[in-house]
Amino acid sequence: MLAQIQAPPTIYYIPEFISPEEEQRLMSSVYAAPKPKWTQLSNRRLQNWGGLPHPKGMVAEDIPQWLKTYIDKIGRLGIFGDCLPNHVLVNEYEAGQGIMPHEDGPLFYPVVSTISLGSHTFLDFYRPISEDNQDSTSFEERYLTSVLLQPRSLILVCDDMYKTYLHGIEERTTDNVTDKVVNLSQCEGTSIGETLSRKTRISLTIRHVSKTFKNKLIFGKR
Ligand SMILES: O=C(O)CCC(=O)C(=O)O
Ligand SMILES: [Fe+2]
Repeated sequence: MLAQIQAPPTIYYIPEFISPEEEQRLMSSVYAAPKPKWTQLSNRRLQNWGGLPHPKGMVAEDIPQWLKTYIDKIGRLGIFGDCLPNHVLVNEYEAGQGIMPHEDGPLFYPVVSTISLGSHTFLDFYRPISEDNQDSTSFEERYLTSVLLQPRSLILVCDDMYKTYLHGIEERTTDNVTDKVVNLSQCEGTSIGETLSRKTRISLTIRHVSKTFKNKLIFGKR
């Protein structure tokens, strides 16, 4: 049912997961959030919905209906085992902004689902530093592959691609389409040799935080 792409296990890419109208509505809802909902970082801003993930557990907060619709839609894909997503991280990147290569780590069930709005980007994957080859440490050497995330698409990163490999977004305003883009066959109208200009992109990263608390009281007493 889901088209898996040619990369280490397992990445699924679904173009046009939402309609242009849904994309507009979601972007309007993100920008309608009260200003204090935004956390400004040096190279992007973000909103947490569902609570703040923490190693001791997340104090679960209600998620608004405009996001719940998509949590349910993704939940129905059956990729989160017995769980359902309970957290949405909204990231906003202006053209030229990105996120350093990282792992999402053990706070989450090892599946991440991301809807892209407003612009494409390249999500780049890197090998971890291996125990037997400590020399090869630069990200350039460890670079593996890129996935072109088109607006309105959904990407699912599971298994080793979640647990072992790192992912990041380079701070660039344009992206050159090369044969390193593994999902080109699913990106209609895009071909090798093209240069794509980034605009402001919003991503909805939808995950399951394993450890949660119902309210602040219980959390506060620990
Ligand atoms: O914006 C994205 O698509 C990736 C975000 C990400 O990797 C994260 O927030 O952990
Ligand atoms: Fe991440």
